[in-house]
Amino acid sequence: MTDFSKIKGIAFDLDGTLVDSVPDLGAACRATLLEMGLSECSDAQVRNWVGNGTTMLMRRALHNSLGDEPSEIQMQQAMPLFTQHYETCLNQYSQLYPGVADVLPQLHRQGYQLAVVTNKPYKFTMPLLEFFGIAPLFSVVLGGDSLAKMKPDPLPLQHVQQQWQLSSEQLLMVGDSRNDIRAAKAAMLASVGLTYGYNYGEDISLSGPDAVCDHFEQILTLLASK
Ligand SMILES: O=C(O)COP(=O)(O)O
Ligand SMILES: [Mg+2]
Repeated sequence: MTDFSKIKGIAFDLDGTLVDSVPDLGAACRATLLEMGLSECSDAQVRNWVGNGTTMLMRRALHNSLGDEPSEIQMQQAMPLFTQHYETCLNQYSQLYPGVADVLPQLHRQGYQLAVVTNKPYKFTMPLLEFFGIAPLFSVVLGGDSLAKMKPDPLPLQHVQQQWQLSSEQLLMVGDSRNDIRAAKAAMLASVGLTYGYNYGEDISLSGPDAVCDHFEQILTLLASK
């Protein structure tokens, strides 16, 4: 079993890890497709399209409706519409996953440094964290557009590591997607894979995280097992 006793900082993914955001992402996708006169999509489909940021999400939604790659003009038409719709419904139906509201403050009290490393654009990330009252717990928040590269590139995790002056043994990545686990491996960090989120319909254990959790609260047990 991986030894988590050296961990001093934890980077959390957002969508599918802290927040179940598909109901609002789905609504924004559907409103965009409707305005473009295209056929709609279901939340079940959107679950499998989340993971590489909202531009890729919209690209996948357009591809599904068009039956082909969207043109750049269609993408340029879609993105401002998506932004407008998602800004309106951002926290309408989205919810923190069970345990998140209790566990994050506990980890903070225990002295862990906490970060959010998401592929969601920063402009949607901060309002969500603020809405759920968890923003003050994080000393670093990186959106998918905060740096030159997003997960699965290791850059955002390396940035967090540098900010906190931690060795690779001291930083842990917690996420629901193969992008999180790949980013962690590329940055030589340990990772925890959560099974309840979004991962292209794929079992997260196939990505080889150091531990797999079905519930957010299990992170406390993992960190306490020395
Ligand atoms: O916006 C996305 O596609 C995914 O966001 P995440 O990295 O927080 O899961
Ligand atoms: Mg995720």
